[in-house]
Amino acid sequence: MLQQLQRQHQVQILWMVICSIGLGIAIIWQSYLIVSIIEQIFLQGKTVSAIVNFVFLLLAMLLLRMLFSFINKRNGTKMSTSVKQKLREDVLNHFTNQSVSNAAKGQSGNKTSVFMDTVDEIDAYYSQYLPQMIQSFVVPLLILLVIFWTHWTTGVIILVTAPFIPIFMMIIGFKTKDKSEEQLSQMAAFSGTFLDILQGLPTIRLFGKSKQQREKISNSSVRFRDATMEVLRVAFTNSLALEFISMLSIGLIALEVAIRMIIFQDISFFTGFLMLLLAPEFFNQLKALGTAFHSGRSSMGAGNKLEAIFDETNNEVKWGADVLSSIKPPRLELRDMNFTYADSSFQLQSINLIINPKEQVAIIGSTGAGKSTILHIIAGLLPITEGNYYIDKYKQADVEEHSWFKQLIYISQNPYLFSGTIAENIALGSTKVHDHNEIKQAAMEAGIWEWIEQLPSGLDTNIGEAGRGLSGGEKQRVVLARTFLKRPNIILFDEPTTGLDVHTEEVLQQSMNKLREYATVITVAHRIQTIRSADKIVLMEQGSIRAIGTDRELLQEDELYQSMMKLQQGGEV
Ligand SMILES: Nc1ncnc2c1ncn2[C@@H]1O[C@H](COP(=O)(O)OP(=O)(O)OP(=O)(O)O)[C@@H](O)[C@H]1O
Repeated sequence: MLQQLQRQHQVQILWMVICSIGLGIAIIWQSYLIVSIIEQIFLQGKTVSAIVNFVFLLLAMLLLRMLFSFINKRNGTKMSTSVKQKLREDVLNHFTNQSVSNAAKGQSGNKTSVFMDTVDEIDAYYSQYLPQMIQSFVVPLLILLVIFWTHWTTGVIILVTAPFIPIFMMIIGFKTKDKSEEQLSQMAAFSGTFLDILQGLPTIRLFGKSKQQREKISNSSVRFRDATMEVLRVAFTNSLALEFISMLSIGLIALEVAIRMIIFQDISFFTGFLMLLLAPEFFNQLKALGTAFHSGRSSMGAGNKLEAIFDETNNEVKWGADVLSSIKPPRLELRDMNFTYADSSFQLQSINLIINPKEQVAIIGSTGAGKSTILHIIAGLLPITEGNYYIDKYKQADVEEHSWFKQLIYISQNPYLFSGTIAENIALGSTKVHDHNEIKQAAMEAGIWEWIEQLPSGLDTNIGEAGRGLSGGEKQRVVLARTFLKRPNIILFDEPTTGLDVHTEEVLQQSMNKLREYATVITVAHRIQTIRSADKIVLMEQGSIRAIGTDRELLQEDELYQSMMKLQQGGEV
């Protein structure tokens, strides 16, 4: 995957090659000038003024060396920034396109860790590994050419000893990749456990499980620490071995040069000294590659992890290009529809259901009958497995997503409120910009204006993440205000199963009555009034529709309905 992304940045790579050639030439010139200056001053006894040109040239070479290194690094950083941005967009799209059933799976902390840490781990591949790879290929090659040209025996020693470095790097590299994959998994597991426990803190306290959870966090953090230490251990062994090999090679070269200069006296001081300066430069590049290689392998581990995430089937709902009219609510029809969850034996079977514009539909049935599942399918949050779902004359998969969600609101049993002001939360569902007066009007219609007025900052009162600090009834009423502001054509409502207080119940009822005037309302109903007043009652049983009709029809025709009504007379279903 990393190589694929790399191919999209050919220009930067070309620049890296050009800079590396420049860098190689600067390094060779630098060594040549240092040797020349020393030879002229110490062996030929020239004055400083005679070599001043050489000194300036040497400074220029040093500057050029720095410049080329800088450009190489900057190119790498630029490339890594753009790749990380693209990957984060892809990860975000992947997570946001998941169907509700997939989105609910896995830990939020784990996902955050993938989004932040795993993508960050990719950085080193482009900012260090790739520029260094190119540099460590081009520069040593140029140096080796000069060495062979000047004194071939040093070249032969290098050719014999240098291959040990890449061989060793490869052995270490494979180990690093596995270890870093392990480290990332541990980090993700640690983040996941931590956030999970944090979110469920009240439940944990209530059940007196604080100590066990503390141990769970501690164990998870110890596993992460151990995995990190393993990666570091491999990294340190790596640098030690590289240092050792290059030291040994340079030692051999120095020995050979010394023997040739002192005993055989068949090479000049200039040649010998140049070899002693160029050989370390050669090995420095390979050593730098060793460190970059280690980081690169870690990035590859992260790349594999991301690839595995992208390969996960998203089971997402597909949308098309047909734009729905929003003038009146669309007619909805499920025709011979089947649905299966990927990892559950539960199935919705042969569902045939027509919902006409502005119809009031109540979906009822025992726990686990499939009421919420069918509501999610109608909402376009779960993809149907077989059959068809028509929205007006269009198949759902051909409808343009925005034009559908624009006219829909889904009030779940436990609505999510975001961190922000009450006004922001009320305006959330709407596509238009609303002023405070419109928001106030919606809040009045939802029956929460009195409650908002007595808050310290009114509509501008901040409410916490996940709507912390609000009761269930208050949250539902904020969402009702959202509905009044948005004026959707279709309202999907998962009626609360828990008893609300009399006042909230009344407000909810009045608000729903107002909303019914202009919208189709499909309710997973538990309250007897909602069921009785519905135009169409859909009675579900074990994933199938058992009966459809009005209260009067079902009372006459369906035994289950009769017994349910008898049992719950005046109460909840
Ligand atoms: N995301 C999911 N993945 C797998 N199975 C699921 C998922 N959501 C629900 N189910 C299963 O599908 C079945 C129907 O669930 P559903 O929530 O639709 O029932 P329900 O009639 O709304 O129940 P209740 O009245 O208790 O809310 C259940 O057996 C449930 O375990």
